[in-house]
Amino acid sequence: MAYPLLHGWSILFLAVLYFSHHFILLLIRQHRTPLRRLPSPPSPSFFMGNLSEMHDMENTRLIERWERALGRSWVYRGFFGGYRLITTDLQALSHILAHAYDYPKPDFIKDSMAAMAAGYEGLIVVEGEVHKRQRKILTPAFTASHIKSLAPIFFDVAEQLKNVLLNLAQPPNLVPSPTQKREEEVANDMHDDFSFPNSNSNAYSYSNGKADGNGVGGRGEERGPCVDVLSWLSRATLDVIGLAGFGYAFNALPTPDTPNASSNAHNSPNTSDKPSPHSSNELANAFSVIFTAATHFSFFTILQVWFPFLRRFQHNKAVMNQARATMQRIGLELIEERRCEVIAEMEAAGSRDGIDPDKTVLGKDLLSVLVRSSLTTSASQQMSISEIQCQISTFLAAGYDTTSSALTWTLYALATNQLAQSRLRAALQTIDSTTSGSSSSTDELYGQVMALPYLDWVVRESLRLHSPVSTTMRVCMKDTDIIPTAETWVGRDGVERSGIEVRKHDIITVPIQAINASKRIWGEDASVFRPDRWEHLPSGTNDIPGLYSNILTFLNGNPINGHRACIGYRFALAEIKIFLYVLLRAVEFSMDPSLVVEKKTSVVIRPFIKSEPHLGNQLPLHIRPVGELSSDMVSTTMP
Ligand code: HEM
Repeated sequence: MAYPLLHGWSILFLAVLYFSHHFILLLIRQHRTPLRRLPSPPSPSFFMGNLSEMHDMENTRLIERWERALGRSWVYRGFFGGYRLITTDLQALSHILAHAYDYPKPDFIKDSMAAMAAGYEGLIVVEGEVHKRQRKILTPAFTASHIKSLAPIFFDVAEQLKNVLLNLAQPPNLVPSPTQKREEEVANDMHDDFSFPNSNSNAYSYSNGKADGNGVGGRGEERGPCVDVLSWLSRATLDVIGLAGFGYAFNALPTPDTPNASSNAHNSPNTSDKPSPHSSNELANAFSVIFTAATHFSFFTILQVWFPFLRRFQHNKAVMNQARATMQRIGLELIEERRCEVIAEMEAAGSRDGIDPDKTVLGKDLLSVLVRSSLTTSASQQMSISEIQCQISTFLAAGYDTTSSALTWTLYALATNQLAQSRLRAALQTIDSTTSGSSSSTDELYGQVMALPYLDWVVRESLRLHSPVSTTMRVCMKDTDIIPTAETWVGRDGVERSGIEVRKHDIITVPIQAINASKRIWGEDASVFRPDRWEHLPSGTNDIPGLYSNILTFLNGNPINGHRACIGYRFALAEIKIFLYVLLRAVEFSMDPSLVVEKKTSVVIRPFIKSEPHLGNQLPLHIRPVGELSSDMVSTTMP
């Protein structure tokens, strides 16, 4: 009888031993790191270090204040007083980002990305030679010509969203009050099996014209009804990535002629040209379960960072396993369907490897590129089926949330800067939209939209000021390294240095948004949305090691050892520009100036209303069909 008791004590003893061993090693490593020589801000808590204040840094200009007080490189404290490097020194950042395989993402970030759907074989997680091979295989799906071939999908979904918004901009009696709608949503959420990924609310609209008691929607009838554009854009961008990436119709947006445009997505009919054999919401639902659980943050999440063993224990394991199984099954079905099509095409062409990806119809979407790689005879071009499955979930996760965040913030910037919005609309109206529907006319329209200078400035400025990913993390995996700095700095030991010494396992935060909006680099008005700045940029911006447009939004531009910048940036730019083109020509957006919008980080940056944190992420904008906004409604509010 004593045996089970003894067994229990042994397990407890082993657990204590494991945790103590890890904890002591951590404390020793932290105590020895050369990072301790760097200046640091006061740490409010031994256990949490500066992490709590960092959680809200997008709203408090924390990095800017720290840089002013401490110089361009400093350490903040993580869990149990751990040292973590932050640098705004552009030479140091160039070094770290260019040597991506020496400075990968820390394991706890990779684990959470893998859990968030990417799996351990997804491009965003793998390292070294595997990453190099996968990146080489996937790159053809993201060339300028391939993205151009996806334009009809971007235009179609944007049109669908435009119709939904125009439908919502109908007389007020069609629009439920916020309280009424919210109650319905809560009831629906409790009964539905589909909770929309990444949005705490389904689309709703506030009653216009009357103050509703929350300070929202009561700005007079002239502004038009108020809708949560974040929720609608999330649906639209999910539809885009499903169709453009994998030929999968999520049907998250209702069709233009759905009587009540704010109905839940799962009630809407299938609208794709090529109906999907799968239930439209099955994959969305599975994805939502996994994504939501992976972004769930708790005390246990903190412990998992330090004790890798605990990462095996998952919140809601059974539900997660079922969701994973659904994703795997649908992924396999999609792969199998496309495999048959690709094989038929190869047989018709009489070749296994000889199909020119730019010429084939099947070569134009991501899944075809992936499937062809599983069929090729060349080892360097091959991907296994499980790798392909991981890419499907990786691209779903990486491709829709980021773009919906970017579009939401762009509409916010334009709704709070009516002059820029009017100017952009006027520029967009110069484009001749009378396409005959032929592919050559869509190509021409695409070319005009992509080349429009003011649209380009607006998009650059929005991606600069509202980067959807505000920070990322890296860990040094070389035994030791000296990170060169453009500016010398004086350590806590009084010694002046021109490089930062780091050791294996030292963690680094890359402050993407802080660099994008640094007054030192961009000038005093760096935090203002001013598209005109792109006419003449300050020379210092040339030193920013960004892939695109002197900003760090898509990360690095000059890889020396590993290319980890965003592979989908052309996809995102095309989608954003086409959506703006379609939406702004038809709809005017404005915002209740009494509302204060703040940023919330949960993988990507999303807006919420400061006075309504209980309503979660949202961006309530007033919408009207173009031409109905009277001139006295035009303000020049700056964010
Ligand atoms: C505005 C939209 C987007 C932004 C701001 C963005 C930003 C980023 C950033 C910052 C990274 C680097 C993350 C890190 O290493 O820490 C990244 C990587 C990645 N992005 Fe994007 N992204 C966007 C859109 C997309 C789209 C549309 C796709 C796919 C269709 C995509 C696919 C990926 C993938 C697969 C990676 C991993 C690349 C690698 O590690 O080699 N992204 N993205």
